[in-house]
Order: sequence, then C-alpha cells, then structure tokens
Amino acid sequence: MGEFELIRRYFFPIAEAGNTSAVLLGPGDDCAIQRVEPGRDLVFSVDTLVEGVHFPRDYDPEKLGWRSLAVAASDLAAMGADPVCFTLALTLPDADPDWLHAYAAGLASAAAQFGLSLAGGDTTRGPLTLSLQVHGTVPQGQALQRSGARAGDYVCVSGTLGEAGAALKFLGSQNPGPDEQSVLDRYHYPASRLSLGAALRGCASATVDISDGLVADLGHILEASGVAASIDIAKLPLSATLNRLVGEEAVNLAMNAGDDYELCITISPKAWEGLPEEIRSQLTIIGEVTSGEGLAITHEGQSLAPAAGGYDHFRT
Ligand SMILES: Nc1ncnc2c1ncn2[C@@H]1O[C@H](COP(=O)(O)OP(=O)(O)O)[C@@H](O)[C@H]1O
Ligand SMILES: Cc1ncc(C[n+]2csc(CCOP(=O)(O)OP(=O)(O)O)c2C)c(N)n1
Ligand SMILES: [Mg+2]
Repeated sequence: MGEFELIRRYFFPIAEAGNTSAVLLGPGDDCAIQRVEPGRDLVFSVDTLVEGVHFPRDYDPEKLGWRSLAVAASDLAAMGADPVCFTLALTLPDADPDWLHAYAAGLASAAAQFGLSLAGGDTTRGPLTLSLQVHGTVPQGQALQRSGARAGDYVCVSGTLGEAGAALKFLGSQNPGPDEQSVLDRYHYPASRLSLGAALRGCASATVDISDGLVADLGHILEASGVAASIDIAKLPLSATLNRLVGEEAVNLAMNAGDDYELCITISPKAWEGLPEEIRSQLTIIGEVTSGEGLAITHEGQSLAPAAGGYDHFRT
C-alpha cells in the first residue's frame, strides 16, 4: 500500500463523513479551505502525541484514534470555541492495515462525537507520532483566555480529577477489575469539555484545560492574569472509585498527575450566580483568586506546602 492509497483508503472516508459546511475544501489539494463567518474569530491549536511519552508502546490504535483528537479538542474547549475541523499529521513506522483500520475507526468516532471534520493532513514514515491541529470559532472577541482572573473570583474545576493519572499504574493490567477499568477509560477516552467551554463564554474570567496537572495548569492562569489563588484540597472533586483504588494518593494525583482534560476556570461570584444550574452542576468550587502571586494550598483552613508538580517535557 502506497502513501496515497493509505490516505484515500483510511482517511478520505472520515473527511467525507464530516459535514461541516465551513470546510469548503477538504483533503486532496495543497491546502484545505475553511470559511470563517463574518463576526467570528478563528481559534486554533496543535498538539503532538509521541509513542512512549503521551501513550504507551503498542497502545490500542482504536483508543489512540479517539485520544489523539480528544486531547487536541480539549484546547478548543478551554478557549470556549465551537469546533469546526482539524488536520492530522501522522508519522508511522509502517503501513499496517489492521493498525490503520483501528486508528481510523477511533478517530472517526471522536470526530463525529466532537463535531470536528477532517480537513487534511500529512503522512510520513518514522517513529509513531501524531500531531493534530484543531480549528474552532467564537463570536468576535469572545474567546476565553488564561489572562482574565481577578482577585475575588472563584476557582472551579469540571468533573473529577486524578483518575486518568491513576490509570498509568494499570495500563499493563491483563485483567483489570471494574474500578481499574473505570479509571483506564478516563485515560483512554478523555472528556474534552467542548459544550461546557462554549457555555462559559462571557461568564468565566479565565479558563485552562488540565493536561499537565491542576497545580501546573492553574499556575498558567495565575501567571497570565498576574494574580494568586488558594485552593482547599478537601474540596477537590475526587471520585469514590479513585479513593477506593489509591487511598491517600488520590489528592496528589488530582493535583499533579495531568491527563484529566477537565477545565479549570475562574469566575466572579456574580457570574457564578448567573450560571444555569445545568452548568454549575458540572463544576466544583475549590478555592478563590487573591491578589499577589503563587498558589496557596490549604486543608480545612491549615496551609500546606505546595507540591511541585505537573508534567514538564524538559524538566530534568
Ligand atoms: N514550538 C512552539 N512555537 C511557538 N509556540 C509554541 C511552541 N510550543 C508551544 N507553543 C505555545 O506555547 C503555549 C503553551 O504550550 P502548551 O503548554 O503546549 O499549551 P497547551 O497545554 O494548551 O497545549 C501555547 O500557546 C503554544 O501555542
Ligand atoms: C504512557 C504515558 N506516560 C505518561 C503520561 C503522562 N503524560 C505524558 S505527557 C503529559 C502532559 C500532557 O502533554 P503535553 O504535551 O504537555 O500536552 P499539552 O499541555 O501541550 O496539551 C502527561 C500527563 C502519559 N499520558 N502516558
Ligand atoms: Mg500543547
């Protein structure tokens, strides 16, 4: 199978299944063409996944198909963008039809689920690496950013934290029990809170998605906004499953492990009161923004030393 046959066989069908009218030209030419409606801003981001770094060696290709798009889409969620389309740069050690079939199937279901049309890409031979560029749009000037947090805002997170991090221990399990399977699914099928992100436009003061860990990613908001915050670990949303599986380590995983792809947001108390209950129920208030700099961590009022954390590709 040659390069072009591979692309036609496995990826053109995904592009054809996407029905985004904003993609005027999909794969097959030198570039794709996306029309951006007047009055909207284009919001875009690229994320790379490397075998052995972002996912284990010999990882199930169907899960990789889903996961690769989900983690990229999560950046659109963090900006409050409505998803439109994506490109896929695929570097493969060889053209294995079974692998490609399964990868394409996982990717196709994520593309349909997230409303992202495949618009183009690039296919090369080399160590397994995937780069996905995602495009979304927002009404002009309304993209959520890391820089808007103000003293007095609440700090909130969506969903529950720490399970995807816990899953790393069980990735090699032959016979995972129900709790193990449930955290493994959080790793294999990350959330990407696209509709939550869009619903927070005009309400949240700052947003970030939690890829590297809560402490690190909230740290990005604090730095970009020039503020400090305190969070109470007793308020962290931890699932019963995580508590059963890892006991006291749950807090550390929730704070530092990453891979959750939940949103961390700041929001003024007034905007919080104005949120529909359906949106508030997806969020947990874990602390508040203060003036100054840095993140203070407390446990029921007692202050704790901040654990150094978060995933950093180059920290030695
Ligand atoms: N090689 C690069 N050249 C230009 N900008 C980059 C590069 N790598 C990362 N960035 C930018 O630095 C910021 C932080 O990157 P990253 O931590 O990967 O963000 P995210 O967690 O949202 O994927 C982003 O705005 C990203 O666009
Ligand atoms: C097999 C495996 N080991 C370790 C991890 C943990 N891990 C690797 S990269 C990463 C952080 C997210 O990756 P990054 O490239 O920083 O994503 P971005 O912030 O750019 O979205 C984490 C938590 C993992 N996901 N899989
Ligand atoms: Mg990135």
